[in-house]
Amino acid sequence: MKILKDILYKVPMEAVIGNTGLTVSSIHFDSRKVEFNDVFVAVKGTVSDGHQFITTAVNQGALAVICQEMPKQIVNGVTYVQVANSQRALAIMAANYYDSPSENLKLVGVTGTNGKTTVATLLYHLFSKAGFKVGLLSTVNIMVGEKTYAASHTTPDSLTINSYLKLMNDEGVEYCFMEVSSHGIAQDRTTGLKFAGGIFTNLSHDHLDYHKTFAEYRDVKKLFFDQLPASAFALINADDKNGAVMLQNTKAEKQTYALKTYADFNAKILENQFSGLLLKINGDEVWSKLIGNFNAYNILAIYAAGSLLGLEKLENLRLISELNSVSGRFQYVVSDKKITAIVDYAHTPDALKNVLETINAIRTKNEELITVVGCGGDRDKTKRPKMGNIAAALSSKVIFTSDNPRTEDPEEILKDVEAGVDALDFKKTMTVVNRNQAIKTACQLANPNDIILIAGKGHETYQEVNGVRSDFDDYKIVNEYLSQLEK
Ligand SMILES: CC(=O)N[C@H]1[C@@H](OP(=O)(O)OP(=O)(O)OC[C@H]2O[C@@H](n3ccc(=O)[nH]c3=O)[C@H](O)[C@@H]2O)O[C@H](CO)[C@@H](O)[C@@H]1O[C@H](C)C(=O)N[C@@H](C)C(=O)N[C@H](CCC(=O)O)C(=O)O
Ligand SMILES: Nc1ncnc2c1ncn2[C@@H]1O[C@H](COP(=O)(O)OP(=O)(O)OP(=O)(O)O)[C@@H](O)[C@H]1O
Ligand SMILES: N[C@H](CCC[C@H](N)C(=O)O)C(=O)O
Ligand SMILES: [Mg+2]
Repeated sequence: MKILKDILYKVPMEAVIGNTGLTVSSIHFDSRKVEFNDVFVAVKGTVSDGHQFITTAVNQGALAVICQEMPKQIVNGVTYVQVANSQRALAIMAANYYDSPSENLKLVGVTGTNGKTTVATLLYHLFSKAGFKVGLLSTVNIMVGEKTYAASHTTPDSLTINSYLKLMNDEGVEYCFMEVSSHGIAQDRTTGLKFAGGIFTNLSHDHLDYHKTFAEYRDVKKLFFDQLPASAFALINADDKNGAVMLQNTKAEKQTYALKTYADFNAKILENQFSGLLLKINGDEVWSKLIGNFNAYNILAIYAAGSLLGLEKLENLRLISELNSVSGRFQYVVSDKKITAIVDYAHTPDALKNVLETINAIRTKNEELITVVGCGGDRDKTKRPKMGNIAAALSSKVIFTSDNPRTEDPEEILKDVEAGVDALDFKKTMTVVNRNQAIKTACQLANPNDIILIAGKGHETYQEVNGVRSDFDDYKIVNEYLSQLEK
């Protein structure tokens, strides 16, 4: 129970009808969840407009309504507050409602096209190993100390974020690492949070269905750094051509990391093998169990963040060498017949290119690389031909297959993917719509020492078709086929 006026602290209000001194129970932005004495926040969404559900919310017992346009019908006893931006108001209200939990721990946000889950999760493990109680908000899961909760989004809505941060406060969590997606920034899910630091991994093609242009996508990411306070650090990858853009207007302390250019934190790859990476970071050598050039960036980013957050240098390096790869990110198994299967969450052109180049750099010429890949439905269509092109160009054989078709026709998605394949590479490709069958085919085609890459779904344990999620786990399935076929 809270007083409405207190929940509205710092929310710029344009008009008020009724009394803000009343006591309310919970805040909701979905009318279907509203109960007696709640506050309903009407948000204009991408599919529908929450303002259409104000009457329903009031009928269900809402005591207060926050909206961008006052409804025509005003109900006696209900308080209506008009704001310029309901989503922003919701985020500020969420922080107020949960007593500003981000201020009671050190919150670090990780943004960029690829590597957010990897960097945030590695930081969670690094600080846990260093003896701290740590929180994590990621695509894969939410962690409050040792307790695991299911994640529905990469960056959840502001009410969910603040409720978990509050739980972290209650459990004595000192550091929280969270992924900050472009959708999250654009929809004000992170507004009102106090960050101690922001990390930029990289920027490449993704989500152009939602942001329309690359410049808009970039500027949304930049907004996160623009909003950091002066007390925070803004740590960016200086090798990425958009890294400097992120720092243009930030008040935070500017920090850089890079492998190719001069930066505050520098690394060099000394060895890059299937067993891991040997890196020289600011003059010191460290072995990591993580594989591939792109992981050198991720490791350097966590080393830099660890150092900026006060970890002592040698302890930082020692703990980094103990870290394991993140679930569904270059997760591999070697079968009895020496076939290697790698499951990786690469679902953008850049991630797919990186992971294929990493495998090609490590494998010898007579080993084949068989790639199983597709693209999700109801998401950016322009990445499909690019991913088709990259997969075919950088593999010995490719099996195009369904990812999460969602509400789209899987065969149509696959046509978009195939359309990007160069004529000369076409003979290397085939299409098997059913993902389970595609993985089986890859296992049947593989000879000893060959490598199978299954890309796109990583840690996911379901496949979504027409709104229904059925059990599906790439890693489990490939393990089963490899052991069956080798009997
Ligand atoms: C495109 C997108 O981001 N959509 C998010 C958005 O929903 P929306 O704008 O479509 O909402 P809507 O259906 O139009 O409804 C508008 C409002 O009316 C309300 N409503 C609706 C129906 C009703 O009966 N009553 C009612 O009150 C809704 O609760 C909502 O407040 O706001 C919702 C609440 O926060 C999110 O759950 C939803 O995420 C959807 C499920 C989604 O798939 N999002 C993906 C694209 C996403 O956010 N991905 C990023 C990761 C990207 C990356 O990896 O880089 C993420 O951070 O997870
Ligand atoms: N620093 C990096 N640069 C480029 N590619 C990377 C990097 N780190 C990881 N990848 C690739 O991108 C894939 C996704 O990595 P990760 O899950 O860490 O990214 P993400 O940013 O969290 O993705 P999402 O947008 O789905 O949340 C990995 O499986 C790997 O193929
Ligand atoms: N966070 C990403 C995940 C994509 C994963 C891929 N398996 C798919 O379903 O498209 C997105 O929402 O675009
Ligand atoms: Mg992620």
